[in-house]
Parts: sequence; structure tokens; C-alpha cells
Amino acid sequence: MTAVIWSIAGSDNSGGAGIQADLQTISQLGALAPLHLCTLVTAVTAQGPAGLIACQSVDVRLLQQQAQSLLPEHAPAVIKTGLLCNPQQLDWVIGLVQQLKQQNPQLLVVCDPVKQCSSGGELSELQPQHWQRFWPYVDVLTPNLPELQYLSSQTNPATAADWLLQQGVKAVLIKGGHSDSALAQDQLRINPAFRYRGFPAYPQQVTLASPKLAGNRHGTGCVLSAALAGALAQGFALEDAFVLAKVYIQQGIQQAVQLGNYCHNGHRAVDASSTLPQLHCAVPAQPLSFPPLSAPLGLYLVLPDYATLALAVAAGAKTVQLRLKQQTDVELRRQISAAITLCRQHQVQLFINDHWQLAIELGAYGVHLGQEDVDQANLQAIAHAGLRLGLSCHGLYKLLRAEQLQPSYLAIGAVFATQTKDMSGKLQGLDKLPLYRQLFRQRPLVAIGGITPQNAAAVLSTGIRHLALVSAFVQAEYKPAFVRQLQQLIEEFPHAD
Ligand SMILES: Cc1ncc(COP(=O)(O)OP(=O)(O)O)c(N)n1
Ligand SMILES: Cc1nc(C(=O)O)sc1CCOP(=O)(O)O
Ligand SMILES: [Mg+2]
Repeated sequence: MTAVIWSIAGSDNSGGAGIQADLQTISQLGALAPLHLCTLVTAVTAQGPAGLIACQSVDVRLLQQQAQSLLPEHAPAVIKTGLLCNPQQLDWVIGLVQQLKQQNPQLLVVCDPVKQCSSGGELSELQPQHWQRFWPYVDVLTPNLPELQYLSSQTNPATAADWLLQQGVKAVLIKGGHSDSALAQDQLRINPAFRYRGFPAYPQQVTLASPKLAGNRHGTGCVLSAALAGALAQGFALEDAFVLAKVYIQQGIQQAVQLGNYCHNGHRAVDASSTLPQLHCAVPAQPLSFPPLSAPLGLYLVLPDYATLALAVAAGAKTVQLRLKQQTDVELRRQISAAITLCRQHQVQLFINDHWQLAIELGAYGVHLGQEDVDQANLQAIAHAGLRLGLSCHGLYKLLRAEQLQPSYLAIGAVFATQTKDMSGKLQGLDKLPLYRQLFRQRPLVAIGGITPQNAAAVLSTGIRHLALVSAFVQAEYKPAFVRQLQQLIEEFPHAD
């Protein structure tokens, strides 16, 4: 389904910022999942290398007519506000958002509080006190550093953002482009109580960095906010939308369009040649190194006990995981030990889920951890012992976080609904898998969650090359045929690259 975004912003005749930047950004992001941008123009500006020449605001009656003409067929999933020129326009936007949020509580509002144009020149008459009434309706505010300071009267960016969160904004994305640091560092700060569309609790703070390039690009702020709005409309969780927006802006900055003295942000679809940003804090003080896999994961059977694991090995499985959940300490040790011995005999890659201490002590081939477990586990000890490491990921942010630990593989899930585990709010569907595969192409990536022989080809057609599953194997009547059929499908699947 095509998601509709409304951009309520000014026209930049030079083509780099405002409505024009939003249109280009949403058009490029639309390559991932269908998007449609509707525009409600708040002002017509004349600007260029010489600065701002004119800014003519649009009357609120015309804004109202622009909105009315779109409803109900073009109702927005996300509204992005850019330049709002005066208190009348802001009041009108507040009324509109109140009404639309009542009709659709899932509606998200991304507010880019544009004040000046990048070549200088005031665009908006709004004062900090005017914005106050809008804050409770704003889901994500995306100020640059001068705007943040202006809106909050605070000089420290973190304190300023937290003050805005107290005023009712749900999340603040601080755009760090104006800082004098060597990195372009953007930080998302989220109100811990913020929930939408059933997504689970967020990280409360995410900082992403990319190398800073010399010179100013016109329109970067608008593009980052538009990319965030687009990714939210596509159904990405907020922290994942932030990662995607950062990838987009980073490559737009690298591929800037230089016209004389004026440099516009560039636009290019996110694909396999895109570069990932650095996630702050996720990298351990000393780089870890986990051995690569000895063989491709291929069909990866995740098994609830040793007896089922033995059936999997007898059926010809070459990659298995022992996922013990309820067993006593004695039973854990017995089953893990027996699984290690059996898998060694049959040259099967065996991963132990959760119980990394026993896996080290008993000499397993590898360990699989959820990201919730990573903070508790001693990754240094796992790496030192020479065990492979697999990490569960539930979206772009977690993939990035896991990738920085350089594990032996990444697991992405849940692709489909599953009875095996509560994965509510973490379903990926098929649409996002090609993006994950392209961005994390250096690392083996296995998909998990609700995978069966009936839907396996659909998962493989996204570019994913390895499939993990639990219940389809446990329930399979004739296990050797089940294993053979899926192994053959995976090995012989005609991937495009
Ligand atoms: C291959 C694979 N992917 C994901 C998981 C889930 O692991 P985790 O997040 O640790 O959750 P539990 O399995 O412990 O419930 C997995 N086990 N294997
Ligand atoms: C154990 C597990 N982890 C998941 C994740 O996404 O991290 S989904 C999942 C359940 C997979 O079981 P089934 O194949 O029966 O659906
Ligand atoms: Mg686990």
C-alpha cells in the first residue's frame, strides 16, 4: 500500500531545500516501499547563492484549501512541517493536526522548525513562545543546533532537547551539522513513554556519526527530516527510520551538486553501495574478533532440546542451534555437552543459545545471543575462546548495533508471525529484507520467524540466503525429506547477484 506524506513547507526556487528537497527525498526513498508526497506550500521564496531575496507567505485560507483538496483520499500517514512563516500559519497547522490525529491516532508529525535559510536570511517570524502550543502534537522535532538553542533558550544540546521532551515533544532529533566537531553527529532523544504502532520500548538515545565533509550543502536539514518522515511512513520504527535517514543524508552530502558557488545536497536511492553510519557507544573499547563460519549457514534449524537436535542431525542438517529454555543446570550441561559431541562427529555447525558460559567451558562451535543478552554476556571471553557469535536483530538499528560487534552472522526477525515466541512489534515482513541484505551485505544474514517450506522461496527472493526455523521442522512428519527439500531450495535458489 502506498503511504501518503504531507509536506507543509516553503518552496525553495533554487531546488535544494524546502518542498523541492522533500519531493526528491521521498521520491528516492520510494524505491524501498511505495510513498506519495502531497505538498501544502506555506511560502514562495526567492533564494540562491546571494542569499534570501524574497519570502512571500501564503494566506491560511489557501493553506486550508490545499488541505481540503486532499481529504479524504490522500489522508496522511505522516505530516512533515517545514517553514511556517507566522503565528497564523502555526495556529492553522495546530488545528489541522489536532483534527487529523483525532481521526487517525496513528498519524505522526515530524516538525522541522525552519528559521533561517542556509545562505542567511530570516524566513519565519515565529518566536519560541508561539511554538509552545504545538509541542504536544509533535512526534519528532528535528532542529539544527541554532534552532534548538533558540527554541529552548538552553545552550547545552542534550539539556535543550530534554526540555523540549518535557514540553510534550515525543522525540528530538538533534541535527549536528552546525557543530565544529570533525564528525557529523546526529542524536535522537526519545521520551521513554513514547509508543506508537505497537512498537516496543525504544532505546532512549541514539547517536549516529558520519565523516564531516568541508563546505555547506544547501538543504541537508530538510532532507534529513524528509527522509525520517518517509521512513516512518514506510513503517520503520523510529530508531530504524533514523538510521535509514542518516544513510540517506550521508550519501546525499557525499554526492553534492555543485552549481557555481552553491552546493546542493545530492539525492540517490539507498542501495548496496550505501555506507553505514557509526553508532555511538556500541563499539567495544578493544575491537573483538569472532571467527567466520566454516560453511554457509544455509538451512539453520533451531531446536528446543537435545532429542530434537539429534533428529535434525540424523535428518542431514548441517547448521543447528540448541535453544534450551526451561532446563535445570544439570540438564543444561548434559544436553549441551551431548550436542557438542554429536555435532563434532557429524561436522555440524552447532550454536548454543543464551548459555555462553557453558558453551565456552564445553567447547561449542558457536554462541547465539539476543541483543538484550549482549550487555550481560562477556563478549571478550567468547571471542577469546574462539567461538563464533550470532546475534539476533529486529530492525535496522539493531542490525547496525550488532554489525559493529563484527559477529560471525546476523539474524533478522521475525519475518512472519510465529507461535514459537512473542515477537509482537518486531515483525519485519518481506518488504524490508532487500534493504537489510543490501546494507549488511558483508555479513552472513539469516532470516527467522514463521518460515515454512511454503514461504521459503518468497524469503529467498528478497536476497536473503540463509533461513532459520523452529516449528516447521519440529512439526515435520518426515524429517529427512523436509531437510533435503529446504537445503536444495536454498542451495539452488537463483539469486540475482
Ligand atoms: C538464528 C536465530 N535468530 C534469532 C534467535 C532469537 O534469539 P534470542 O533473541 O536470543 O531469543 P531466544 O531464542 O533466546 O528466545 C535465535 N535463537 N536464533
Ligand atoms: C526464536 C525466534 N527468534 C526470532 C527472532 O526474530 O529473533 S523469531 C523466533 C521464532 C522462530 O520460530 P518459528 O520458526 O517456529 O517461527
Ligand atoms: Mg537468546
